[in-house]
Amino acid sequence: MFAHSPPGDDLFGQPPISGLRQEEEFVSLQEERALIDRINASKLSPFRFQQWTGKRLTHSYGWSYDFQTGKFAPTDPVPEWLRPLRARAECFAGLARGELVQALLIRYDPGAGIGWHRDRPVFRDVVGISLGEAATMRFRQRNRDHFKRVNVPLPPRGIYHLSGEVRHEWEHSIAEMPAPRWSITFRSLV
Ligand SMILES: O=C(O)CCC(=O)C(=O)O
Ligand SMILES: [Fe+2]
Repeated sequence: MFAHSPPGDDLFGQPPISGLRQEEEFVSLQEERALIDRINASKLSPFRFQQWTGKRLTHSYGWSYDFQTGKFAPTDPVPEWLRPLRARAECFAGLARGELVQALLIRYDPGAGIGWHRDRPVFRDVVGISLGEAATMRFRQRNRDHFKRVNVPLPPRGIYHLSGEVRHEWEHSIAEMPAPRWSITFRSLV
């Protein structure tokens, strides 16, 4: 428990790590339901990396990064239903309209999570919206022989922005959850 920041600190006070910003209740309950339905109706496919097939299902718009081949390429444009949310996410993150060129839909079925990683270096800002089950985003940074660790709650309907230090100098992961969670992450390019 000691790795946790004091309750609310990350949401209302100084961010626990520089470059992390969050806001609660960014979307309403009704919007959350509608977004979940849209994600479920999308062409989701299991995340694959080498021999490994992840339990989480994803679909990208705008740009896609294929972890199998390392190929980064334009793909289907961000659909109409996601555009108003993207505009609000850009506003929240202090970005210009249209800067968040990638949208990644993820469904985490029970037992799914995401392992330690830093997002691909072709991307700059990462702005994520959480839907469904509450999650914990774990951050770690290697310091000589040990990791500094910080755990941050991701409440449903909240938004977070990773930029600067937390984006480039820390890794993050999400522990497996007992119930489904959906996320929409928008990214800008460097
Ligand atoms: O589900 C999330 O909020 C984060 C997903 C993530 O870290 C990623 O796709 O790189
Ligand atoms: Fe990530």
